[in-house]
Amino acid sequence: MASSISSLSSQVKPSDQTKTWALEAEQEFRLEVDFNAAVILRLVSGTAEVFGAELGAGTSYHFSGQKAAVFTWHGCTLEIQGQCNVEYVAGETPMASYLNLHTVLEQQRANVPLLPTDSSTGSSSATSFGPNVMLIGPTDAGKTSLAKILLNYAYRHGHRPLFVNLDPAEGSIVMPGTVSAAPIEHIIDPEDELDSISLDKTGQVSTPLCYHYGFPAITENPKLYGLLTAKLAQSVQARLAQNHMARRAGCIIDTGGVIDPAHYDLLRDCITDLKVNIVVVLGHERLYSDMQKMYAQSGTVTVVKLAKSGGVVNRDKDFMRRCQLRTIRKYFYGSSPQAEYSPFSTIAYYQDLKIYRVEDSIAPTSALPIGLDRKVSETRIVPMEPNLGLIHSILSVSSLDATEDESQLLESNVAGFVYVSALDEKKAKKKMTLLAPFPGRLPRKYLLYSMFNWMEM
Ligand SMILES: Nc1ncnc2c1ncn2[C@@H]1O[C@H](COP(=O)(O)OP(=O)(O)OP(=O)(O)O)[C@@H](O)[C@H]1O
Repeated sequence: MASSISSLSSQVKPSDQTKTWALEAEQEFRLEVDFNAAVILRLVSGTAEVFGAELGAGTSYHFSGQKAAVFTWHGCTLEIQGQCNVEYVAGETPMASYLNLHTVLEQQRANVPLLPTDSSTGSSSATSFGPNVMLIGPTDAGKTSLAKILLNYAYRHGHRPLFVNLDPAEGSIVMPGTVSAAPIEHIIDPEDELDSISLDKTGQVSTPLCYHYGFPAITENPKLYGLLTAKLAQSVQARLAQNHMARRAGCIIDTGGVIDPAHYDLLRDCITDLKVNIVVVLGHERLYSDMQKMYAQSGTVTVVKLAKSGGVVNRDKDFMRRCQLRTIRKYFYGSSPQAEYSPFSTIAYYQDLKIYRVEDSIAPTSALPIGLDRKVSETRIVPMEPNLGLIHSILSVSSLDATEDESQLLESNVAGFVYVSALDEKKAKKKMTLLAPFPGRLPRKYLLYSMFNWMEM
């Protein structure tokens, strides 16, 4: 097993200082903890929540490499042990407006009958669905945090909404470089990120509905991104069509900071394909105004503006990279340092694998010599010879069967991911060592290359 990917979790020492914080009603304690530091947080009295997930009295919550807020509706006392980078109490928060939004969503759910219109098939009329909410705004506007709050509040009211992640940078459900969707089957734990929703009760990963994009930014390949989000939306709609209660609970859709009007068509297509009925704009006046104009005549889409929380923190490249590495690590090792899983190692021969990558996009047509047209398609895949450069890469294992046409690769969902830990090209039969969260041979031979690799920092 590669030693470079062992656990790096930081610990709180018994000698670390403990501080007590008393919060009044509707105040929030904001904390930032470095990746190489850790704090333990305890609720001593009163009630409090972290992004909508209630804290248990006396329970120890561990935070490391996180920026978070502990909000109280009625007042509480907290105890913090360890070193925070930033810690303060804020009295001004947008939580009341976030709760109002949740109340509106609850009303929409209540308007959908508990039983499907046609109980023989389980189907119901096309208008019979709950709130499909898309959160848009610039990066670091608090979209993902609001998504967590809405999902946790819905769960606490007995609903199991679908979370749709259209932000490939974060890979918040399972892996960076993907777009994905998963139902909320448990509360998003106060100390966890959204990737915990793809973990079962024992902390082991299961792969949700997920499509391979391979890049961190939407702008890297908007055409491919549009193709994949359309495919994801189609699969989401197919699942919802079969499940009345899921349709009633609705979807919460997180997006990656699309604010450039040049990419509004991507937003518009996602809104149409995912049957979005509420667009929430966070922290961007122009985007709000443009969306309002776009949907002024729409009888189905409502655009609302909500304030960005003063607690939302800008995350630099280094912090984002570490967050991505943590998500990748969780996929292979499970969620908690206390009950850690080990990935399984498997040998695969080059001759048995087919690795593809999306064809490099080339210079825009305007930059080409006169008479030469743009020949490369951004949504075409090309075979890739395994080479030493693949080491430490994360490859998506396509669900496409070997008998199926490989042109379908990008449009097929991902069955899982493997990490390339070693390559051996000395022998006649060249081989690579792959790590996977499950034992046994690779279920499929088609692998897709992404720009993400995994080396602990
Ligand atoms: N009220 C708050 N107090 C402290 N930290 C917060 C608060 N709200 C959000 N954060 C933190 O700020 C960071 C950015 O927030 P978030 O991920 O929700 O933004 P985003 O709009 O989804 O960003 P991106 O589009 O880049 O994914 C996160 O680390 C989040 O935990």
